[in-house]
Amino acid sequence: MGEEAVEFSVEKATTGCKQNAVDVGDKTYVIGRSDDDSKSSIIIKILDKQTQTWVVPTVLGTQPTPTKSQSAIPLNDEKILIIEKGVPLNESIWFLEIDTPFVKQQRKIKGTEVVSWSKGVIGVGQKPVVISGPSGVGKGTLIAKLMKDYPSKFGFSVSHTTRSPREKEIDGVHYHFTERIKIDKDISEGKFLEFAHVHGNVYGTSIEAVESVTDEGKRCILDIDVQGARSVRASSLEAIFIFVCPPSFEELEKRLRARGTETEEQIQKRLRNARAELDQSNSPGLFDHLLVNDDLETCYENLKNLLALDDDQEDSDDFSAKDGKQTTSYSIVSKNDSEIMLQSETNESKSGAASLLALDLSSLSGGAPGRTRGLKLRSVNSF
Ligand SMILES: Nc1ncnc2c1ncn2[C@@H]1O[C@H](COP(=O)(O)OP(=O)(O)OP(=O)(O)O)[C@@H](O)[C@H]1O
Ligand SMILES: Nc1nc2c(ncn2[C@@H]2O[C@H](COP(=O)(O)O)[C@@H](O)[C@H]2O)c(=O)[nH]1
Repeated sequence: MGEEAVEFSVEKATTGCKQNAVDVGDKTYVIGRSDDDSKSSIIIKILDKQTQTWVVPTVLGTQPTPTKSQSAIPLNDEKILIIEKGVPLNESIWFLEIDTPFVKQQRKIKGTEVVSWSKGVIGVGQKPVVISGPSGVGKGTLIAKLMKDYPSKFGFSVSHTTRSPREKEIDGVHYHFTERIKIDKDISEGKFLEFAHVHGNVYGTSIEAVESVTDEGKRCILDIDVQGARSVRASSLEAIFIFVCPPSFEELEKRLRARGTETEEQIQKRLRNARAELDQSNSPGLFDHLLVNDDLETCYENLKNLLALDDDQEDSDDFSAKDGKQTTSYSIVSKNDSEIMLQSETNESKSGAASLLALDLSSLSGGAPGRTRGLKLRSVNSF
């Protein structure tokens, strides 16, 4: 696979720094802090037990903040569960994906061994929202309203594009403006969740763009074309897909012209592409909701209703948000098919935290390149 064989023995692996060695199939995954304490990073090394060779994989995703120690257990052939100690419970549950479909795909792209972090979210969490529709229909206008009204709730996934900035567009805010050679390299290195050639330029959503929003605890909004929506549908990012339609093709053309940002040639190209996009809005299984943007305020109200409907499914978990904020240290003590028992290492009466917790993994969803949702926790009475 092209990795360097690392000179690294099991003895070396288990001394010198706090780490866990987890066996999955023919491999041992060693997860620990860097030996160099000044560099706060988590190191991962993989031992192929048959060939006795070590590999340092490419590690994708945002890693947990390294803590003094962790507890780790394989869930199946695809994932290792890691509980970081000494941090709030809702910051402590992580998955190291070692052979999920996303990891397999990235391994193929990169030609190296790959693992990926995915943070665990207690409860269903909020699915990202993909908004598609033809150029000029008003996607950006609707998203801007949402971000202005709910700045702490929604975060915009800032795409990369090779097109030139418009007059009022700011690099890093509206787009990351980039060069073709750079985006091609980043795509080949697996840094993108999706990308597409749109109206003669390359546009793409980096994994980092989505993760930086979710890491702020906000709901991620993606403004992408129909090809991008298709790619996200096929990825492990579970999202809500909304297609915004114009009231008529004439009105779409009017808006595009009135915006005054494109040349006549570009307008013609965007209108041609709009017909194709409108044709695909009814593709089976692609979009969850269609919104007509006739009167802007009405459409915005409908969008808010759609998102609020989805919110109703949130936080049905009996484990309260307050419990999740408790800082404590849990160790994994046992595992069965669907539950993992976690034992508190701190004094229950002092910390107020439950001494024994059952972590239910039966309804997990999502995963790298996003978060792993659907974790359920319940306190278990100890005798
Ligand atoms: N409901 C509406 N009625 C009238 N004009 C609208 C409406 N919604 C948006 N507009 C206007 O239409 C133009 C295009 O809107 P906007 O830039 O938000 O489209 P978009 O879908 O984001 O386009 P693109 O895909 O090219 O980024 C803007 O000038 C905007 O002010
Ligand atoms: N597949 C993707 N499409 C994207 C992305 N970011 C924006 N877009 C779409 O491009 C067109 C044109 O946008 P404009 O800003 O040049 O007018 C529009 O339909 C956007 O939805 C992306 O990351 N991926």
